[in-house]
Amino acid sequence: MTKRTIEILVDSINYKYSNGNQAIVDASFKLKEGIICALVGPNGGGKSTLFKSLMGFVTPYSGNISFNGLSVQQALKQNYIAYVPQTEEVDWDFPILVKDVVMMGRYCKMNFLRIPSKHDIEIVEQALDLVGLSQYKTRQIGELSGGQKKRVFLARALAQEGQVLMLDEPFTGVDVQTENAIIELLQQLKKQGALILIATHNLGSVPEFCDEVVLFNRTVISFGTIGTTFTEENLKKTFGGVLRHIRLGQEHLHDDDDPRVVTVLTDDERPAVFYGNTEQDPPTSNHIKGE
Ligand SMILES: Nc1ncnc2c1ncn2[C@@H]1O[C@H](COP(=O)(O)OP(=O)(O)OP(=O)(O)O)[C@@H](O)[C@H]1O
Repeated sequence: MTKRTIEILVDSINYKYSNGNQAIVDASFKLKEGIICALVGPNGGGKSTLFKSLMGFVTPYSGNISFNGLSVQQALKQNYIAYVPQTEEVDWDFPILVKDVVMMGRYCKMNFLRIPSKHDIEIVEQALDLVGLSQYKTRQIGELSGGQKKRVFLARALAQEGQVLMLDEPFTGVDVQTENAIIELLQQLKKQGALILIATHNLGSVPEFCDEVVLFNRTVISFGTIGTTFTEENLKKTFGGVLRHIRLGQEHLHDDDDPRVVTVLTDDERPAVFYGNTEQDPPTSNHIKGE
């Protein structure tokens, strides 16, 4: 990854689907390099549409998005942005090998003949190694489990070596070990100067590994550092006032392999103890203890 200063500016964007559904209303926020930022909001709140706008898949009818002053299309051409989509959006019947999916991350660096260099092949091998999928590289992608497919797309994004990494719900359907491995990887990338924007419904883990948060429900409810923004009041506004409140106990609560330590939080630290919204299942009882 080429380390450089980077700033994403989203300025008053509006987006409406062709069926008239206004998915984004006057949304604005600003992010800088060297951070992990959570994108948090209810189901149908417009997070994926925001990602699609940032990736140039859809174009807001008003407002502006810029990456260091560049338009989305210019930033894509300059390889600023890598994206890990929700796996549901992908056609898994398409016959393609895992290593070839990851190689797609290198296309932006190749000429039109798309013949991989030795360096491209090395980068792909490294990316597969980083996500723990080296042994699956010659499998058809459709043969992998849901969690493994997510990791293939993460490897593709890593192979791209873009400085902005956007991940749409990378933890859905992955086990705790894989989630931890992904978080560790994101933290390494952050240290190298990446700007990581990650949509997640795992609210409990947001304060553990994110520096900033954008609370989103069709518009930006609030954005800023976790300490100032990930508050009960803001979360209630974001989730329409319906939020399950669960206080974590001090003792080790897990009877599984989750190595994360859960500690008592003071009232000032309360944001870390909120989970979920109306459309989301509560965490399982062996992870948490009700208040
Ligand atoms: N292709 C589409 N055509 C019309 N409406 C759409 C389309 N895709 C999404 N929407 C609508 O736009 C709104 C925002 O959807 P979006 O997928 O961006 O939400 P989300 O926050 O990513 O949801 P989730 O957390 O469930 O993934 C929803 O009301 C959804 O029904």
